[in-house]
Amino acid sequence: MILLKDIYKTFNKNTHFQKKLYEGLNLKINKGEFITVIGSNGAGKSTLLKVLSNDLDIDSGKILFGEKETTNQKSFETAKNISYIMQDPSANTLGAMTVYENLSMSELKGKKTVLKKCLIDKNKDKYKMLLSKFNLGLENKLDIDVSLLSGGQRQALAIVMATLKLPQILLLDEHTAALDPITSKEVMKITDNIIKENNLTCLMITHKIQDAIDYGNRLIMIHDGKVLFDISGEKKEKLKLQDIIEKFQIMKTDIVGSEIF
Ligand SMILES: Nc1ncnc2c1ncn2[C@@H]1O[C@H](COP(=O)(O)OP(=O)(O)OP(=O)(O)O)[C@@H](O)[C@H]1O
Repeated sequence: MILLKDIYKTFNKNTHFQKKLYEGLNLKINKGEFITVIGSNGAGKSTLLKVLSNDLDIDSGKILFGEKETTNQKSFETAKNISYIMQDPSANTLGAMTVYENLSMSELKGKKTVLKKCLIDKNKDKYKMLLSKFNLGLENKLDIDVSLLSGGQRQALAIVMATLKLPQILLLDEHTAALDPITSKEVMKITDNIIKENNLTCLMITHKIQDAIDYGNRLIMIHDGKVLFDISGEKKEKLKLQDIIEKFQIMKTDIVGSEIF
C-alpha cells in the first residue's frame, strides 16, 4: 500500500504568484490497483506524481510506501522503486544510445554495476520478445540509435524499460498523448497487458476520458488539488463517458462540493 497523508503544498509562497494547491490531500493506493487519474488542466495531477516520486518537496504531510516513510527521501532513492513515464517520448529514453543500450541501462536500475556487464547477448532474445508485442517493428531495431525512432516506438520502448525490473508503482503521465490514434491505442493496450500480467500498481494520468473508463480498476478525478471523485470495482465498470462529462460540467460551474459527486 502507498499512502499520501495530509499533504500540503503551496507554490511561490508569500509572493504575487502564490498558488495553494494541496490543503490536506489524502490518497491510499492499494497494491495491484491500476488507477486512472483525470481532471481539468492545472488540477494537480502531474504534481501528485512528482510528490510520490520526491521530485518535489511538500510543505507538510507524509508519504508512505508500505511501512517505509519516504517523505524526505532523495528522489534518486525513490527512483529505485518507481518507474515514471512522461508525455514527451524524448524524456523517457536516451536518444544517443541504441535500443539495446537503453534496455540494458534499465537492467542496471538499483544495482551497483557497470553498463558493460549488462550488454550480454542472452538479453537480446528477451528484449526482442518483449518489443515484438507492440507490432511496431522495434524488435528489429535493437542496434539503432533511439533518436531515429518514432515517438510511438520510443514510448513502447519506455514501457518495456519501465517494467524490466518491476517497480512498486508505475507512474504514467499522459504517456500516449503525443501519439497518433492508432499507435496510441496499440501502446495503451500493451501497457494494460503488462500491468495485468505483472499485477502492477499504477497511476495513469490521462485526458482521454474513454481510456480512463476502459482501463484500470479505479478512477479518480482531481479538481483544485482535491480528489473529488473516487470510484472502483463494479461501479467503475458501469461508468459511461456521459457520467464523466457531467462531472466536468459541474466542476466548471464552480459549485463543487463532495456531496455532488
Ligand atoms: N513548479 C511550479 N511552480 C509554480 N506553480 C506550479 C509548479 N508546478 C505546478 N504548478 C501549478 O500547480 C497547479 C497544478 O499543476 P499540475 O501540473 O499538477 O496540473 P495538472 O493537473 O497536471 O494539469 P495539466 O492537465 O494541464 O497537465 C497549476 O496551477 C500549476 O501552474
